[in-house]
Amino acid sequence: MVGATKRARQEVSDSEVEKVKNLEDFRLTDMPDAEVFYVPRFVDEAVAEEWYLALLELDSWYRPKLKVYGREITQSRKIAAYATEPTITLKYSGQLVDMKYEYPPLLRRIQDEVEERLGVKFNHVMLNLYEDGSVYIGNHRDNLENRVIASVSLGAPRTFIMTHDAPKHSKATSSPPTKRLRGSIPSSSPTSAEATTGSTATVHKKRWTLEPGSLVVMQGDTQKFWKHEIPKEFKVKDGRISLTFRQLVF
Ligand SMILES: O=C(O)CCC(=O)C(=O)O
Ligand SMILES: [Fe+2]
Repeated sequence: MVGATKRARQEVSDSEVEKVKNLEDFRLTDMPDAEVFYVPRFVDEAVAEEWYLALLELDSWYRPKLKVYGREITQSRKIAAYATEPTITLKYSGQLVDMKYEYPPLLRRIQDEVEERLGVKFNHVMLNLYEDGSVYIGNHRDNLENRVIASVSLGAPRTFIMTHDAPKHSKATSSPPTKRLRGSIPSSSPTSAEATTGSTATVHKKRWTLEPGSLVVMQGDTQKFWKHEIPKEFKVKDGRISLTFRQLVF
């Protein structure tokens, strides 16, 4: 029906979303003003490979057109987008996303598994395809409507960088960005905090490898205070797919 679409709200409070509560063991505790969790082996490598190859075959992949300084350019990263209700629409860089409403069976199964294991429901998934290391996503924060994002990585390992970058005038609700944290993460941790010096450090940049089969959850105020990116890595010759499950609130 024409006009029967709804747009996700940009400002969403914590009480309006279902947060992930069962990943405390995987929390990256040295990131102030963030609730970020990293599960290196959310699914095993063979399953990740099987999902990767199957999702490559989706017919919904496309390269969105973006307006940059008034010029239209085509993004190198392909995306595919699905929503659970036909009324959900979304803009991405100012352009309406080509949203599909019929989940392919495998994608529905993956979402069911993610929902079951995290104990929350999602109504949208955006897939990203990085065909090789020349394809990247620049430093950005997701819209503030994204209070819970769960992303599953498949295919080639890629570096993920998160940078503390609070918008001006915003106040941290939990710990202030200047808080000094004692110690750092254990050396066995797969992640590294770049600003770590001596026994205390202000962690403002975190860099780690997203392994195939891994899961990242960013929730709460993370988008308000941190940006994230997947930089170019020309040595990476293989492709990677990320599935970013989101809760859109209307
Ligand atoms: O590919 C990823 O893991 C990150 C994707 C991302 O940041 C996004 O879709 O907003
Ligand atoms: Fe993002």
